[in-house]
Amino acid sequence: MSTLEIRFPAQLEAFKSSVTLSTLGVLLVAVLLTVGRSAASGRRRAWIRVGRAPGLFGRNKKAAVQDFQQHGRALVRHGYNRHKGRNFVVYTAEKDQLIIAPRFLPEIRMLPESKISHAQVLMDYWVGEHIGADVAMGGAQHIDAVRGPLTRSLKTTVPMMHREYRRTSEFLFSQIPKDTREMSVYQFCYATVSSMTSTVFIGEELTHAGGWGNIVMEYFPEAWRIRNALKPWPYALRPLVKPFVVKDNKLEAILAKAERYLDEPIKKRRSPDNEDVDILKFLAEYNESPRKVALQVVGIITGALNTSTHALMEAIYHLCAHPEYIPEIRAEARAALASENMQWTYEVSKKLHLLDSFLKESLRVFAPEGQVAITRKATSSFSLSDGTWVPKGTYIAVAGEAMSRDPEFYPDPERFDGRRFLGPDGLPLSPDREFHGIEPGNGMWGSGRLTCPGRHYASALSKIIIAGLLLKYDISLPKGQTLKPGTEMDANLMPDMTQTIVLTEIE
Ligand code: HEM
Repeated sequence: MSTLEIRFPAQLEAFKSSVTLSTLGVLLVAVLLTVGRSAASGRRRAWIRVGRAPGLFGRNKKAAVQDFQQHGRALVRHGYNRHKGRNFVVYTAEKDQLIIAPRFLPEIRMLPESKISHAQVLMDYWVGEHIGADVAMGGAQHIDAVRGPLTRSLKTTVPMMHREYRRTSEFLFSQIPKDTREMSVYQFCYATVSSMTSTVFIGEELTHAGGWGNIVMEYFPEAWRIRNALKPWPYALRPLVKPFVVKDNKLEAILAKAERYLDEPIKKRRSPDNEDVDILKFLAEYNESPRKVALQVVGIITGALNTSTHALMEAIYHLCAHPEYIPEIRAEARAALASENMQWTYEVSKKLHLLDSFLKESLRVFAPEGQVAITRKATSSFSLSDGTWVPKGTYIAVAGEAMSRDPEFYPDPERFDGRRFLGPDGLPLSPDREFHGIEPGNGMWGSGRLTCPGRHYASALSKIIIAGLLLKYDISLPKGQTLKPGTEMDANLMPDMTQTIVLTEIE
């Protein structure tokens, strides 16, 4: 008999057996969990991997991240072409991303929030709780505002957008140095999109009152700075480290300024006899706090601004690379304007078919959502029809850029063809071949339930800006310059922000 057994009194014996039993219980649960987890990871292992794996406990994570940062576009393209029609996983700048083949898109496009979420991807990516995104996205009023009133009212707002374009562009053109005639493409696109979008969101009077443009301009860089400082930290530690890693945080001051700016106008729009017709009125009527309304307005304008500015910059670069389109796009705009008594109406935008196709081709070739588009997070586990197991928490996407270069969707895909989406009669081949349309292979506006609601607005806006520029000037790159490629950032692509163009007034 061992000394241990002699020493145990009766109660301790009972305790010992209960300890043994609970230990066994814990062990059993652990075994079951391990078996369950390894079964799940077995299923996960069944995924085809492209590029480096982060390894057990993330020991190869750094190399995997570097690999993606340096070769991300090529990696995803390679995976898409090599495993055509199959799903594969790639380690992106921070996580495993399951890239699903286009044939599975119909299976996920309408899944509800309880299955897949885009909002959660944005919250994760943007450390949303620290930049006000949690408040702005608590409810879908801002998305409804874009999908509903903004899109529906284009007939009435297009003349106002055009007025605002004239106002902003005339100012910018007056600043161009007489000797070089050079203008920054980024500044031109940013300033026109910003003022035109502000006008439809908060009205002409408020946009021109002074100070609003600065609020919009200050929000994004500060939110991005905070995001970059906090992103490397685990979720739970972010509130603790924030005062130390985010020096001189100006976000609260910017948001307070936005709130003060919109406070009275919100009250005014809530009064029963108010006749304003802007988006602020639509948002004000939900009776949310002025802070939330301010965040929604600033958030949507910021989102609309970045996407549209980048798409327009690329369109201008493509015009410089393919100047043969300029006279035809100009002639089309002149004819459309003449048919509407030289007034820029919504009907004018609808008649610009060549410009429409050119803009769409430019967006296809640019593929701003670079490697991955239509990003989602699985909010519960499910399987795709080929048996691919998608556990809860999986990040899902499609290979946006690879799809846009797939000859199955776009014949001769490497060729820039400004008329790609037009038939021999010069009209769009089909409604989904219009700029705002989503034809098979197009991931640039997203997919399904969460498709970009701003694409009709983006179409009207882009046409006013590009046609407006070409009706006044011939454009070209400064002598001896060639276009520089864009910059890859995480999974996205940014156009070259430094390029200027030379403006030559047309007779
Ligand atoms: C060329 C310009 C634009 C591009 C390429 C673009 C692209 C996109 C993409 C890819 C998405 C995600 C869709 C998905 O994942 O399924 C999206 C969402 C969204 N876009 Fe745009 N967008 C543009 C302009 C705009 C504009 C001008 C506005 C507003 C006026 C806007 C408002 C939104 C909103 C509110 C969402 C979120 C939709 C939701 O979560 O349900 N976008 N956009």
